[in-house]
Amino acid sequence: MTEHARETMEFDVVIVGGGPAGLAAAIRLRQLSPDATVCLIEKGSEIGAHILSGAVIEPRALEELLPDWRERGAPLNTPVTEEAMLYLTESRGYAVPMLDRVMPHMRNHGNYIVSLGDVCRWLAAQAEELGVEIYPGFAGAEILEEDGRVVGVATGDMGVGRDGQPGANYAPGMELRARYTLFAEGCRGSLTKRLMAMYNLRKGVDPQTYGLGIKELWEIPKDRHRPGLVQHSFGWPLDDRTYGGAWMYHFGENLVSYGFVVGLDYPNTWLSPFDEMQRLKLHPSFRAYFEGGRRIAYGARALSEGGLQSVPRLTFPGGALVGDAAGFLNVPKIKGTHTAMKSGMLAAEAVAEAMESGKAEPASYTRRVRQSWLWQELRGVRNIRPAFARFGMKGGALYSGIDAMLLRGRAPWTLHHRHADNETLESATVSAPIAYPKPDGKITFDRLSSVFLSATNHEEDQPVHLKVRNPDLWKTVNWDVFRAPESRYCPAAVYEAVDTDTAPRLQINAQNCVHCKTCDIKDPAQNIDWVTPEGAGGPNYPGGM
Ligand SMILES: Cc1cc2nc3c(=O)[nH]c(=O)nc-3n(C[C@H](O)[C@H](O)[C@H](O)COP(=O)(O)OP(=O)(O)OC[C@H]3O[C@@H](n4cnc5c(N)ncnc54)[C@H](O)[C@@H]3O)c2cc1C
Ligand code: SF4
Repeated sequence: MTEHARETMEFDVVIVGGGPAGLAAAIRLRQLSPDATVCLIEKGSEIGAHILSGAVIEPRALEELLPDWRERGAPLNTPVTEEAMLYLTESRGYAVPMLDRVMPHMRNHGNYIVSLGDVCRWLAAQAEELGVEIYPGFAGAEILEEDGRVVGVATGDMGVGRDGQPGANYAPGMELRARYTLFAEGCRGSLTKRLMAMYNLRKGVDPQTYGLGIKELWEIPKDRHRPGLVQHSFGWPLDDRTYGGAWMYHFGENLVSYGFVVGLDYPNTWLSPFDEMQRLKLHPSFRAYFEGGRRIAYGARALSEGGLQSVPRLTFPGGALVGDAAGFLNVPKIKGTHTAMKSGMLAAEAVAEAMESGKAEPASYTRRVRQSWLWQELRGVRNIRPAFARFGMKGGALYSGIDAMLLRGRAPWTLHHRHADNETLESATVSAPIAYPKPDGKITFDRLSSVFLSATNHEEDQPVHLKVRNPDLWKTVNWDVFRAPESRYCPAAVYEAVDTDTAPRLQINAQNCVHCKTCDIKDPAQNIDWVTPEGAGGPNYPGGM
């Protein structure tokens, strides 16, 4: 395909990813440097199409970015009014007393229950009003580098057939060249992963650890809807060695955001995060809300859980990492929107300064982050997630209570993440099998009917975007040792082990992929590489999601 020359566009700043981090960076840049040309690309068919979040958000960063957000009609319409944290046994739920004191990070007073997709659509409108050029449907597929400096990205080619050859509708990707490029791809960004290797950005920091969040949007009967209610739970159905829990947020017109997060350092190869999420809906503390309700949408996305210890070097010549791409999520709070936005704003400030002084690397970003409330916030909770990995769920909960009430986040030690998530799986013979109930089609569902509700769509005639580097390794590691864990952790039925009685092989239904990135993270041999499919492919999460 080299005979097709790529067109080039030049900007001062290119931003890859239209989530809260990228959009906040774009807005701040134009606020600071109204003459700077700023371009933002998004792989989803529109801004918000790939955004998946709980989402209870803290408005702190938004207040700083656009203090008149209320007058501008930001879609933050349901303030949190009630909250509960439940510890679940198989048949009962016990409310954690003195939540404010035992788990102060779970305090949601002053926060809002939103659709983060809708918030991003609104942020995009603000950015466009300020002159940011936004191109949805374009995936950043290649990093452009010259003389050791990132000089932009190239978008992916369109119209390439499954065989890798240009088809009738072939259009080469575009080179978007820039003085500075900000990578705001969210958790486990595909270009971010390459940048980490190119500039050795992870040197000296802990491995990043992740969770997988699976979400459903429900419309429930009016008499059971409690607008402003935020309910979290931990305990059943996960065992003590598996980090995770559920959320349920009531907002809007009889809408409920329900979801479940499982730490991807789970050891049991038979565990299926999707089925855990389904069966929890049958628990007495949740079930009544769903009865008579209607499931509207479904999706899944990984989240970064490593916290402060896992934050990589943030800058390199020609650019920086922002938001979840850098791992700024506050895990005990399960919130990363405000920190993503803040990091985008700080990166924008550093880029504006570098543009003025002509420096190649916006290095002051690191200092700005370290001097900001974002760093202080992550510092205060840095030991909580590793404590769960080290002491189990009950021990971790106890540690986190002590950390909050006695140490107040100021422990003189730092607990570390010892393993990457792909290293923690135990073999099929050691792991205890788990029997999941069959879906009832009313409250619980199977994977395929769920993926249907994510409105996922990929052009079928294109190269598979899930690259299995060494197919033999799949057989000897994934099948022989772990019995195809990808067929259980993938929430979208992309991976199937077929011909298992004769010559087991992996079938990949790539068109189902909801871009959660779990396979890229959890594959035991790190043999699966998630790369961007054609732009606009993937889920199309609706408004409200
Ligand atoms: C299940 C779940 C529940 C959560 N709940 C909450 C919550 O209640 N409150 C809260 O504050 N936070 C929550 N979070 C975290 C929050 O959603 C993230 O911290 C936040 O969205 C991070 O913003 P971001 O802009 O860095 O990344 P993202 O929101 O992930 O946005 C990245 C964007 O970049 C695009 N992109 C990626 N790669 C490319 C590419 N190569 N080319 C073009 N575009 C690309 C993606 O399509 C996406 O639109 C939750 C996260 C999950 C997964
Ligand atoms: S194929 Fe990978 S990225 Fe896609 S939905 Fe499945 S686990 Fe997620």
